[in-house]
Amino acid sequence: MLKIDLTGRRALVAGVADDGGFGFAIAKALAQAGAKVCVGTWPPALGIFQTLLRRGKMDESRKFADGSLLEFEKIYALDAAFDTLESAPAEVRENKRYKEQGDFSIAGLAAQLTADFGEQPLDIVVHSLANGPEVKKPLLETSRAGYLEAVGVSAYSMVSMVAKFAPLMKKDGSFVSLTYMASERVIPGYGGGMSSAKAALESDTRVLAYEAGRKYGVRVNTISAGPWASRAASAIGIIDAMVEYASNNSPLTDPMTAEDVGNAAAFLVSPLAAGITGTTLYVDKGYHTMGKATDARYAPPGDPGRNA
Ligand SMILES: NC(=O)c1ccc[n+]([C@@H]2O[C@H](COP(=O)([O-])OP(=O)(O)OC[C@H]3O[C@@H](n4cnc5c(N)ncnc54)[C@H](O)[C@@H]3O)[C@@H](O)[C@H]2O)c1
Repeated sequence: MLKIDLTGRRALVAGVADDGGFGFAIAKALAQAGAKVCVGTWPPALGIFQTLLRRGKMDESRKFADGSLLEFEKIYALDAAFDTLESAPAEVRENKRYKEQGDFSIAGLAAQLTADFGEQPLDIVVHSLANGPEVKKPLLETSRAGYLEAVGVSAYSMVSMVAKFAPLMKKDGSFVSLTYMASERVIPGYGGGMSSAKAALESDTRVLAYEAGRKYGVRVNTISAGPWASRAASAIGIIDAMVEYASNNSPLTDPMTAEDVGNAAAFLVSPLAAGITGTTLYVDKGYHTMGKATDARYAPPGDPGRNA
């Protein structure tokens, strides 16, 4: 039988701090396919994440069909805003949530992975993180600092991760990131330069696929996911309406799940996708194909998808 088999592979999933987002769902799918999974967690969220895990608060979501639990091989502190520890300002390095965490930069994580697991410790890297401090502001009202932070944390971090992690990957290694359709269509409410960051991330996916493909033989893809009420998305303030709208207006009206995204990511990083790189893969129940809402006001009588 043809199956997704990641046995003997190690994945790093950057951007897991609870069990409600895509990072967690991807980590679970990769583990289910046999991979060992390490995660990178933002230092301000690390303490609470470890406490919730220790107290068993995530046991239900960690459970596989056979009753066993998802285990993380190692949890690392990672702030993807910083390429090296030296580039972090003193007030960050001395902050109480950071100072006990060692080198939380992208380069620091690369060094720790090598120290923990030896040369070429990785096969799979998942970038499932984003942050736009002014996401609630329209682009017209976004400050330069807010815009640059959104692009730096949400897009440049992927460039930096490919630069620092690709040399640590075995041949046939694979990167995947998470993007959103606001990169290419206007989504009012997704502001602060986050739409710009996702456009950069998708463009960089193509260029990184070429450059890192030629240099290291790795693949680089991104998944354009439909709206999902994760912690990060809930901060935008309109996520429930976006989920409902997408479900009402997509070819497939069952709401998209994080598991849909996890399964697609497991395929993309697996040998079954060996011919796929530089791609933006939509996992959105087909919403991206639509050019018109299906409310009765807009859809003609007899339209098979017409909503009441
Ligand atoms: N939820 C959606 O509707 C949706 C849709 C399409 C794409 N996405 C993308 O999916 C990815 C995962 O987001 P999610 O919605 O699952 O939410 P999430 O809250 O589970 O994940 C976001 C993670 O980013 C981490 N993070 C923020 N700043 C960081 C930094 N500087 N360094 C390291 N980590 C940092 C947060 O701690 C959090 O764990 C993001 O790239 C997001 O833009 C989300």
